[in-house]
Amino acid sequence: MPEHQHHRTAASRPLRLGIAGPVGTGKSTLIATLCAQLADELELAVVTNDIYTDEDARMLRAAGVLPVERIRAVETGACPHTAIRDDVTANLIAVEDLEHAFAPLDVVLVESGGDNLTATFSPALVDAQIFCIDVAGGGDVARKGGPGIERADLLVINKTDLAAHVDVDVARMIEDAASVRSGLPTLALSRADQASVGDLCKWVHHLVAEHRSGARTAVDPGPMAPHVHRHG
Ligand SMILES: Nc1nc2c(ncn2[C@@H]2O[C@H](COP(=O)(O)OP(=O)(O)OP(=O)(O)O)[C@@H](O)[C@H]2O)c(=O)[nH]1
Repeated sequence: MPEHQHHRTAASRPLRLGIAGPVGTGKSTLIATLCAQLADELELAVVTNDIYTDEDARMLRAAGVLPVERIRAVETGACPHTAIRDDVTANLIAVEDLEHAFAPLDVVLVESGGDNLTATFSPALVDAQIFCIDVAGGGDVARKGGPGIERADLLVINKTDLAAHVDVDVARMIEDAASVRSGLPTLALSRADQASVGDLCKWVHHLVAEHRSGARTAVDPGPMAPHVHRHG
């Protein structure tokens, strides 16, 4: 698919929201948090992607944040980007099954398997995407760029409660992100910081409203872009 191809989304179906990012940055926890906060306000369902297991789906079911049948696992059997970008068939089937079984849904959340910094969702699968990094991955991750960091609809810098323990300056990470994101939003998040969770929920509500109005256009963050690292 050509880089940065734009797709008009169909408002007649639920918003499909992808969450990608490196291994262990808190994608499942972010989804559990969103479900816990929003399940009374929005009709939700979740598709998880794991390479060999259904562990993330089991974790979410155990968290009790949604009826278990609203959480489906796709076992990708290959690198996560294969199933969220190259051939999205298995994920699309899971999303459409949920949309059919629990109609009318408001949002289907799709969690990518943990990958490196380069994996992003195809706009053929999701209408919008969050890219999730965390402070524990190092304070310089945000300025390293890449398609998710630079062009995801929302960049989450997660686990800010750990920043002091890993010597990371969150404000600096946000500035670094802003310098590569051309005005797109960045959110410093921690499950322990209710205000940040509230901001995340507000962003999702805004996105749902935009999707319903038909005003939203899915933007492909594109494959790994040529980029430079700033030093010193
Ligand atoms: N301190 C802290 N830990 C968090 C936060 N969010 C998630 N974690 C922890 O980070 C670890 C990884 O979280 P997950 O939600 O499983 O991360 P993931 O990105 O889904 O992991 P994979 O699916 O393996 O890629 C777990 O031990 C979580 O409890 C947070 O806001 N603060």
